[in-house]
Amino acid sequence: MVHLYRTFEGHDVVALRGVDLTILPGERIAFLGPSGSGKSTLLTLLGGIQKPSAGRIFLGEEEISRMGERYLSRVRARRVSTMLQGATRNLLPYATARQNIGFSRLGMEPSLRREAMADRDLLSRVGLEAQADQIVSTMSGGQRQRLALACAVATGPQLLLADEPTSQLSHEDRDHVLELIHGLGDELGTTVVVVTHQPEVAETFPRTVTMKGGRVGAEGRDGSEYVVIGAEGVLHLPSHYVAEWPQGTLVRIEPEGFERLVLSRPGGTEGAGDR
Ligand SMILES: Nc1ncnc2c1ncn2[C@@H]1O[C@H](COP(=O)(O)OP(=O)(O)OP(=O)(O)O)[C@@H](O)[C@H]1O
Repeated sequence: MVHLYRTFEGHDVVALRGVDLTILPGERIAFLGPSGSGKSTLLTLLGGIQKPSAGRIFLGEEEISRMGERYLSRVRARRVSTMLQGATRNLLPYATARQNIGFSRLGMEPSLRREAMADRDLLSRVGLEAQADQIVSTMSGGQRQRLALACAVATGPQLLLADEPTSQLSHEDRDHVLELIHGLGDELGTTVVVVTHQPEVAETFPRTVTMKGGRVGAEGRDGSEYVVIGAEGVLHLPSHYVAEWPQGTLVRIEPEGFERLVLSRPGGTEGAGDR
C-alpha cells in the first residue's frame, strides 16, 4: 500500500490519510485501533471492494487499485477473500452450508475447483460435517462464523481478510474460530489480515498494526510495541503520553549517540526541562 487516501463523496471525513504498509506473503497481521480510525476502510481497499481516492495498492506485481471491475471481480473470486463484519453478511441465509461453499467457488477456474478440498472435507475441517445440509439461518453464531471462514478459504486465496471475525462470539467459539484461522493459514500458506478490537485475539498474531486517525500509528512485532515514522516524518506519540504532551506542545528533538533521539519540552511549562 502506497500513500493511500480515502474520502467519501458528500461527507466531510477523511477515513485514510496516507497509509504506507508492506505485508509480506504468508504474514499474519491484526489491525487494531479506536473506532473510526480507518481499519475497516483499509480492509475493503485491500480486498478490492472499494477503491482508494488516492494512492496505490499492489497485490504482488499487480496494481489492484488501477484494475477495472471485471479484473477486480476475478481477483475477489480467486485470490483475495474478505470476510465482512458479521457472519451473515458473507453467507446466503436461506441456503445450506454445502450450497454456500459451492456458491463461493463459482468464480474459480474449473481446473482449480477440481483440485480444491472437497466440500465435505472442508466442512469437517471447520467442525460442521453434521451441518452440511442445514440451512444457515438455523445455525448458531459460532457455526455461521466457521462456515463464513470455510467459504472464504474454499477458493484457496493468497490473502484472507477478516473484519472482526471473533466479535459477538462466546469465548469458546472465539478460540475455535481463531485456532481455525491460524491453522488454515498454516495449511494453505495464506496471508492473513484481521481487524479486531479484542487484545486477546490480537496477541495471537505475530504482527499488529495500530491505526490512528487514518494513519498507521504503531506496530507490534513479536510482543514489542514500536511507533512508526510515517510519510513526511509524522510520528504518533503512544496514547498515554498525549494528555501530558498535547497537540501544539513545542518539543526539541536531539540525537543522543547513534541509536537514540531525545524529545524534550524545554522552558516555560510545568515540568520544564523534563526529559
Ligand atoms: N461509506 C461511508 N460513508 C461515509 N463515511 C464513511 C463510510 N465508511 C466509513 N466512513 C467513515 O470513515 C471513518 C473510518 O471508518 P472505518 O469504518 O474504516 O473505521 P474503523 O476503524 O473500522 O471503525 P470501527 O472500529 O468502529 O469499525 C469513520 O469516520 C467513518 O464514519
